[in-house]
Amino acid sequence: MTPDLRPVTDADWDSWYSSLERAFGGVRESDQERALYRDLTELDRSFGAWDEGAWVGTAGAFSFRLSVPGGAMVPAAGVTMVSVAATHRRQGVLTAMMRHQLDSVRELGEPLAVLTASEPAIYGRFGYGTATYAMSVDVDSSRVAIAAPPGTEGVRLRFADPEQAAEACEAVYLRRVGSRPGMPARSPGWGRQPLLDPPADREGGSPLQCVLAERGGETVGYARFHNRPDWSDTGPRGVVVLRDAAAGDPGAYAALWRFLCGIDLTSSVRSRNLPVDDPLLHLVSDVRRCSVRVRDSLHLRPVELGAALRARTYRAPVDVVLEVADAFCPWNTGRWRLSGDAKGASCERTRDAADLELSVRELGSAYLGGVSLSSLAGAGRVRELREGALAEASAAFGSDVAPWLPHGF
Ligand SMILES: CC(=O)SCCNC(=O)CCNC(=O)[C@H](O)C(C)(C)COP(=O)(O)OP(=O)(O)OC[C@H]1O[C@@H](n2cnc3c(N)ncnc32)[C@H](O)[C@@H]1OP(=O)(O)O
Repeated sequence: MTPDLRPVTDADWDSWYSSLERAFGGVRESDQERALYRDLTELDRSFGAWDEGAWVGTAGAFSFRLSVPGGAMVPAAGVTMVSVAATHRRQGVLTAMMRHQLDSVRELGEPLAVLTASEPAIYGRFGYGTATYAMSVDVDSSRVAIAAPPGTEGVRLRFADPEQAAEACEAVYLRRVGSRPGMPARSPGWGRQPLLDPPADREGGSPLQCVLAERGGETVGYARFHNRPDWSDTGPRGVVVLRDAAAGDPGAYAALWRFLCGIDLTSSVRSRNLPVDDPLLHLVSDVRRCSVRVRDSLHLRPVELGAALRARTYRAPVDVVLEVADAFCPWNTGRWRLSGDAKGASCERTRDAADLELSVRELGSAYLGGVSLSSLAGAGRVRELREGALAEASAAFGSDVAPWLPHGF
């Protein structure tokens, strides 16, 4: 099938979005969610496949800037709202939409495309590699103590209305963006996403609650969560379902976790999305009682390889020739010399002999510094052609802090 791809107009948005909802099972989102995503939808980047008077495919992108190693904010297409109607699956509709979309991203000059996948097996064929991971924890707060590093004592905590506190929380978030690769600089409107509070997302708990951490009158952190009361024959065993938390310093972060783990009538705190190196792992007295699990989160594709590799810095000096395969975006295929260090980098085409052989997907995985080229080589996905080149490149691509995507899109 050669799909008829069409742009989405203002008048189309509702039917287009409804067809997306149907592909995800047909449950209509709350009015609050629909209204927010209507506002956030960039119509000029939204399109779909059309067949006999109906949408049979949808896709769109947000114009993000993403934090990369070294702290630069790099333009990235945030690929979103991808679906194909169940009646039209496995006929090449997604492939046609990905072709159209990546060509458009290239025309716009964005070096990167990123997404979160409903199923990780879908996007590798289009050159996306898993670049960040999310850690889930279920902290047994009845058995785990939280340390109090210097600065914890001076923190004052207070409940605040999530809407009224949104601006103060957003300011804390924005101050953290450049410190961790993978975080998007939220453009106007995105600060409202953490306030979405449909009952279906509360895991049986309360409406969203917000606690601010303040020091000397200044907001230095926040936690937003639901409280799910529960009782057993032996007593209360409520669950705190953490939606998000952020703090500008260790004392404020510890104060927030001490609060979360100490809420009366609860015995556990659940979070579904923390960085894999979150300081919580070192604040708890017993990490085994945190039931840690890890899953893939952000998938990244270098769209313009040279521009992408030049946009970040490298933790150690590197000078390697990469032989890159890119079947879906062949303009990246070929040999590139990457030279860089902690101050900057160049990446240009070369005819010199290659040191490493890999595909664009491995470079997508390694790009934010959270997946090492050495571990990919261990799976046979990177081939070393010059002795020592793998260790050199792998060390250079690494990041001191684990990259992390703080929220879906
Ligand atoms: C960023 C996001 O928005 S993620 C959300 C993705 N959307 C969903 O999960 C909603 C439910 N699923 C769907 O809408 C569809 O099944 C899609 C979008 C995942 C796939 O659309 P299709 O039009 O069927 O894909 P298409 O026919 O182009 O398939 C291309 C290739 O991907 C493979 N593929 C497609 N879906 C999957 C999958 N879920 N798992 C593994 N492989 C898949 C196909 O087998 C095909 O492989 P081939 O080239 O080797 O033959």
